[in-house]
Amino acid sequence: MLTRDQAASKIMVALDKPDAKSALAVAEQLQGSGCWVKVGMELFYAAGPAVVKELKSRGFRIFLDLKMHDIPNTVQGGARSIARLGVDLFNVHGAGGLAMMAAAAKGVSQALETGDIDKAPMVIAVTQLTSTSLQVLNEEIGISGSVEDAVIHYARLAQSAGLQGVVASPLEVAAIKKACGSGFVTVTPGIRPLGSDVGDQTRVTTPRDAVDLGTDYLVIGRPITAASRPAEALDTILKEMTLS
Ligand SMILES: O=c1ccn([C@@H]2O[C@H](COP(=O)(O)O)[C@@H](O)[C@H]2O)c(=O)[nH]1
Repeated sequence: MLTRDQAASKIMVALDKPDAKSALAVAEQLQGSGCWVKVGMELFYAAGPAVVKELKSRGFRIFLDLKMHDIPNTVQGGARSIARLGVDLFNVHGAGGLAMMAAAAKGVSQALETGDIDKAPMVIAVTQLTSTSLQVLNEEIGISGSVEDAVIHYARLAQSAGLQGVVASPLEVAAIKKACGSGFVTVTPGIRPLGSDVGDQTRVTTPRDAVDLGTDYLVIGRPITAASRPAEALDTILKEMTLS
């Protein structure tokens, strides 16, 4: 059973907001809870490195979710720059392939070697987006077989490239751990407390089921950030995660 502190340190709240002001207003309500925050495309493209530094100065651990997907040289440079921001975790797309993922790891090593940072951020790969259904995978993306097979394929590739983990649905965590070992980190969006709107997500579980399925980190956005009282929404989720 998890303590409240252990549960909070597994939660990454997705601050998908259009500007620094509204993101920091939510962050303020989460301050001291022990949770991480996730800065994604919407916030980073609007507010840039400054909002990352501000959140860091407020004591949050940060997942920078920009899902890089480009040629290896570009990703290596991007990873070097991201590492210098002092984030704790960032990601690339597994679909970029082995050389691209290895280039991300190399960019981080370069930032360490030049002394720009003293601790390397974790680098993980997106396997299949949690909004992707079997039908979309097979008919639109053009990958045959099950979602789990596609996820495991990218997880193994990410591990071969020297990355520390993957983004996937909690539904795939057991298979990932079986394929890549228990220490290979799983970061799982697609979290929906009972009764909350699933929206554009497809492969979802409740927070409690995600914990029981063995995930390392739960990425939760709208169920917390769209609530009228985000701190209370987080509190309810933490209670569910810690119930024996
Ligand atoms: O496969 C993925 C990868 C990333 N995400 C991101 O997680 C959050 C989820 O937010 P909710 O509001 O809880 O749906 C969002 O920032 C996504 O960009 C994902 O959902 N699935």
